[in-house]
Amino acid sequence: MTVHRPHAILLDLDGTLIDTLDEFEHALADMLAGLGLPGPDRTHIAHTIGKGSEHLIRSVLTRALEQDGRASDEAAVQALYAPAMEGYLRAYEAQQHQLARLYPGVREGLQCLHRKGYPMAVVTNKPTRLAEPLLSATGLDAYIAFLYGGDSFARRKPDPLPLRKACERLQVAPAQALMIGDSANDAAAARAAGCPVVLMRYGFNHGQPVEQVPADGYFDSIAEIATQLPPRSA
Ligand SMILES: O=C(O)COP(=O)(O)O
Ligand SMILES: [Mg+2]
Repeated sequence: MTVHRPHAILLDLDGTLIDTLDEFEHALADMLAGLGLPGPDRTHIAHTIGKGSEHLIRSVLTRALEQDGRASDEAAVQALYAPAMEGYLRAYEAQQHQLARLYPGVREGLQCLHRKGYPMAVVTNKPTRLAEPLLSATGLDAYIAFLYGGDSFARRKPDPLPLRKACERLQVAPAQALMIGDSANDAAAARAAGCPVVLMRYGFNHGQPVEQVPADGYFDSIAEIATQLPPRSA
């Protein structure tokens, strides 16, 4: 790996640690049914995950209104936005994460990094109220010092602010942290923060091949990254 000896690790959530496509699909289907709109498209969801819930809800509403032959301009979407977001959050929370699946190598990888002494934080665009219970339900919270969600600060990824805040709290300079993500959004945030970044090949990346995104490395498993890193030096 081209990234040597980080002092801390920042982790993306959806598409990096956890395959949440099923739970996104289920919650969105529930939300759309509640509004009397046609169901979501799985591929469209997979390509839209990663930019936060506001973006996802607006994009899914636009598509559903179009499919229903209704006006789908900004005003039409805005008129449904508040009840849609409320229905979505309620449906997402009600699932209690039974549909969430860890990607292979995630648990072992985080265990290994933890054993090697790396402090770790999750920096996701998912709302904190959905992200924190997801981390606990999967047991990954045991390895994570804290989580910042898409609503933790005034700006979210691709803005560097959440990564900078996480580095501050971990007491490392951004250049000494390693961001592990799955998307161009993660890479852009990391680059702007001055933080090395590696990307997982199995994630969502807005539907694009991840190796087209400039990064310091591409991996198939977090366990593989963990094996390659030496024990954290003081
Ligand atoms: O868009 C989301 O809700 C999740 O995005 P993440 O990839 O930053 O976890
Ligand atoms: Mg992601």
